[in-house]
Amino acid sequence: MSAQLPIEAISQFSDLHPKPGHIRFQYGTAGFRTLGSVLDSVLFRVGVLAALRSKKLDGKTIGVMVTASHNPEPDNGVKLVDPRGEMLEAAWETHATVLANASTTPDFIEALETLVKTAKIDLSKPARVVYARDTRPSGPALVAAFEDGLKALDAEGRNAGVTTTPILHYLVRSINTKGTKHEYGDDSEEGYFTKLSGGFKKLVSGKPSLPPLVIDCANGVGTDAVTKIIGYLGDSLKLIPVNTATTTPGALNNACGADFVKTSQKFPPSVAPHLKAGQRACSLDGDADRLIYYYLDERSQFHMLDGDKIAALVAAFIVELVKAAGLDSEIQVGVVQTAYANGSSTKYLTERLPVRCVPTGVKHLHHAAEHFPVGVYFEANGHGTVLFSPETQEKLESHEPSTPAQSTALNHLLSLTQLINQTVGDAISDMLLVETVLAHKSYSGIEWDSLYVDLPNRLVKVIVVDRHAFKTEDAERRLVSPKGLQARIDDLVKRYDGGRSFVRPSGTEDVVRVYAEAVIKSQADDLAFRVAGLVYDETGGDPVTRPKEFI
Ligand SMILES: CC(=O)N[C@H]1[C@@H](OP(=O)(O)O)O[C@H](CO)[C@@H](O)[C@@H]1O
Ligand SMILES: [Mg+2]
Repeated sequence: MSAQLPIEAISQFSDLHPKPGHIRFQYGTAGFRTLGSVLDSVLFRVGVLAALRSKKLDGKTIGVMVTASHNPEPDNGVKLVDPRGEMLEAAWETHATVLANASTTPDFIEALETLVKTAKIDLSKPARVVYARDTRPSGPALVAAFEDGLKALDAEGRNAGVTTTPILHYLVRSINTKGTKHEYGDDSEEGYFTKLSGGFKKLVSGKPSLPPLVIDCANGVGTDAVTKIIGYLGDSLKLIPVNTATTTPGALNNACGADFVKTSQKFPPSVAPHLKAGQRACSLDGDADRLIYYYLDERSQFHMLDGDKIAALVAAFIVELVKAAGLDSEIQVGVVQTAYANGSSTKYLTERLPVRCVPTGVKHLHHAAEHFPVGVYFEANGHGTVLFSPETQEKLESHEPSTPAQSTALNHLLSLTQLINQTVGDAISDMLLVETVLAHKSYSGIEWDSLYVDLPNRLVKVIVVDRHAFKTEDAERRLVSPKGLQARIDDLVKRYDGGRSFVRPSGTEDVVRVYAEAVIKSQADDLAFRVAGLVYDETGGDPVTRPKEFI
């Protein structure tokens, strides 16, 4: 390892991007995420880190996405994508946090030297990075700071411009598999749209077309992708985009988008003019990796079809296709959920196929799903995808069907592997997947919704003195500390028909989350506020500031 860090270039650039003294940055579940106005130094340092990560992996291309997803417009963030299009390896999350928190340029350089030594990075290797941003106003300046990081290490950068998080993941995997037998797709936006829409068109060919779908773009970067895919879909699916104001200040995720629908359990007011009885609609989040569906029934009642409902719809469909293709003894379909999955969805799925529960956060779901020949994973909030293992992919490609019906099912499965963005949850790909199943089953929102009936539930945030005092086990479903608290929760839960409740510290906010469900809505609320009150009182909450709704 002869090459050295270009200390002088790094110092000069680093001095242009000083760290704000008072802030401690943390690379969390969603990368670095906070107010866009304080992220300049972080972006510069992430540029340097991405270059080093690429060198460590022999010059493979690393991805960097500048986004704060469903957060309010003034926020921004950044996350790294590993060569197969997956989230950054956990050990490097720690390196990222260390580098972001070095107080001065000399401290930063010292931290870099330590990293190069401990991670055994060969600095003579090339560095390649592809990057993109969403539509936030703070994006361009942050990208410029990031580019200074690439320049400091003389890394090769490819600017993918303003695009969705899933497209960036797609590009990373396509670039790194180019020319190999596992080539993921052409490494361009056009390649992405052609691949997805091509799979979709084959799947719905000959099926009666569905009524148009209203699609809420959250006034974010999904707008651009939706506009483009409309051109590729032709007559195969009619989309009605709403909330497409990407340049209106303050509009991003404001009273719209997937997170708004999921957390407030109502449709965005801006969608109302398009929603007549029976009309189905969906909402993307600000970087287009989450998707929530909904519809109005004939009495104009709102019904939400969340990530759990998507998982149930899609998993059952794939199981049927695998069976119809004559592959059910060889290819097992499994589902991965978190504790936030509605109890009714877990029951519905467990009666039909293997289901695993893992801790919150897409990377846990993704890794668990990789253990199934076909792994379906969705968070209740609408973030998820389907993974086909390399062995499954090969089986599908080499299987000799014995009947025309088997051949049709096999072709459908192969088209699904095209339509589904397997690198990460992708709202546009997931939307096409849902539409495929609805078309095959001739389902409207009503039939889909009736697969199972959601248990009423309630999510409550509790501000506590120290959320790090909360430790969990059993995929976050039980508390091991503070001592004795779980037994008290168990006692409360026993009193409610169909009661379930769990408590865990958030990984993205300084709060503890309480989830509760029960057979009746008022009981779910009651249980949630009782558990919240218990958590607050037992962990030193100030009686003066105790929220009024806690029981
Ligand atoms: C209850 C809930 O929705 N939690 C979200 C939220 O995590 P918390 O650790 O609960 O703050 O943000 C994560 C990242 O976006 C997402 O993966 C997760 O599902
Ligand atoms: Mg998102």
